[in-house]
Amino acid sequence: MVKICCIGAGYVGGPTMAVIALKCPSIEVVVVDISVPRISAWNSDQLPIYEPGLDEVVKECRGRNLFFSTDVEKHVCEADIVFVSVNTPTKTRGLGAGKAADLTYWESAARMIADVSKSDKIVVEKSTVPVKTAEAIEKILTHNSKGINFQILSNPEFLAEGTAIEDLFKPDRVLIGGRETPEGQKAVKALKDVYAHWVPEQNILTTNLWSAELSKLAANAFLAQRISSVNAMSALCEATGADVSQVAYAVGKDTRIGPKFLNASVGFGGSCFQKDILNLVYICECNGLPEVAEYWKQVIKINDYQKSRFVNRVVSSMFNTVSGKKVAILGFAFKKDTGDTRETPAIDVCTGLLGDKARLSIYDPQVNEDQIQRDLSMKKFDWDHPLHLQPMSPATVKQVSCVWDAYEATKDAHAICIMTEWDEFKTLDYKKIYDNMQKPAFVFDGRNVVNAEKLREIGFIVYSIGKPLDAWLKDMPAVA
Ligand SMILES: NC(=O)C1=CN([C@@H]2O[C@H](COP(=O)(O)OP(=O)(O)OC[C@H]3O[C@@H](n4cnc5c(N)ncnc54)[C@H](O)[C@@H]3O)[C@@H](O)[C@H]2O)C=CC1
Ligand SMILES: O=C(O)[C@H]1O[C@H](OP(=O)(O)OP(=O)(O)OC[C@H]2O[C@@H](n3ccc(=O)[nH]c3=O)[C@H](O)[C@@H]2O)[C@H](O)[C@@H](O)[C@@H]1O
Repeated sequence: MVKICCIGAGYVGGPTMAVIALKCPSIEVVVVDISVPRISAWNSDQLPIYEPGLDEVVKECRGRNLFFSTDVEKHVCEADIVFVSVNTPTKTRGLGAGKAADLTYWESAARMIADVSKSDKIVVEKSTVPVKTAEAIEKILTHNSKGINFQILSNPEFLAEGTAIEDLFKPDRVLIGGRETPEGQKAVKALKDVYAHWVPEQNILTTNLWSAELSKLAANAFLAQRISSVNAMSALCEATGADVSQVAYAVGKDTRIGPKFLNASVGFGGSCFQKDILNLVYICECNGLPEVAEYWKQVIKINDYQKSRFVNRVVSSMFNTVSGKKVAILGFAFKKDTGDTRETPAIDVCTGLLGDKARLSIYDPQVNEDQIQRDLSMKKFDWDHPLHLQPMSPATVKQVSCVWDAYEATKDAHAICIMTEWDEFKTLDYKKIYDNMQKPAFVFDGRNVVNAEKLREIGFIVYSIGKPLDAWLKDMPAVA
């Protein structure tokens, strides 16, 4: 029986291994982590992450051929294939701070693999890493190998949160990069055989190591670039009276461009787009390619611009001040169907509004108050000015309350900001909400989920991203 061990029981390690276990009953899969609470949650009825369909998959194979454990060394030692799916955040200090990937967790995992291994192993990079990381990992493993043969493969993950199970069941492609030696190709085949249990062969791509590593960074950069492109257009739409949904639809009809991933929004969030682009920028700079670095940096700059443009729109529409006014924040997660708040645009928008002394009432169906308070009191890292860390004052955090109901959040509010496209926000009783709000009542829809015309009929003043402005907003001062 082939034994797989995955180091890192997070958003990627957990769902990915659960699906491998489900699709490959003949393989034993153990997911290990140093975090005791995380592993306890994976072994309980309350999984540590919210992901549609995940509960069912875990229930079907946990205890059969899927196990979660904190006994990292034992399971690594016993495995034939070791996936490494630890976090690779942006460095916050030292060389490359604010851009480069922090490989501390990866390096410590690699050293531990070298220490505890007693038999040959295939080590799979599942985390997103800088191109050429496999070379560094190879050095760590071979210098400490005691004669054991390690083959390193790059097998980046392309799942998106909220649709992880669907994406894993039917991936557009599985990418495996390996050394072009007979041993390297044998390892590639072994991993290919695992995925071949459910992924059609033509969807399993094999490349050299560096292409696989770089393709992951490239894919995220291209995806984020689409969002920044449509968001840049949304600003021009507001200025000219064009409608960004119509423009995106017309543009996306070109089969060379395609219709997906063209929804204008308050900005992209999530743990990876910004981190991976910063990483790409750093790699370009290190390789003497400042123009290429600058090109990709713009994707993040437009994203930052979109978030501050949104805050400015809210404040300027409400007589240029939100001081002391209650603003309801609907949605805090970085997208629907996840409880993940990493790099969510809601943090920047809330921080901006708090800076203007607003009182916030926040509701998200999957994010609890502790998480929101933690996110809002976190120091924000300014990647252009790494020394400018701006801590939130405890007084500011007191201006925030978190509630478990959209109606409660909006009661007596002057304005509503929709930050996440949760389905339930489309079908709220907006008449009831309007009746319980201060007047004039504003809706700032950062995800274009509400029917603006219907809300205007009720009496709301509505701002939708990239849509023709209603008369009220046109009369307000221009937004920077
Ligand atoms: N979140 C996502 O949707 C996607 C993430 N990725 C990449 O996958 C990697 C993992 O991301 P997430 O799962 O979101 O991170 P995460 O933070 O949810 O999980 C990482 C886990 O690794 C554990 N860990 C760290 N060092 C360890 C060690 N030495 N031994 C054992 N456990 C250790 C941590 O305790 C944590 O539970 C990152 O490189 C990310 O860029 C790739 C595709 C999608
Ligand atoms: O490497 C990763 O971590 C993953 O990053 C993204 O997945 P994820 O961040 O989970 O979610 P997305 O659906 O890509 O959304 C990212 C952000 O972009 C926003 N978005 C997305 C699409 C769109 O048209 N407009 C838009 O504003 C979302 O609301 C969200 O804030 C990629 O889609 C995955 O392929 C990749 O594996």
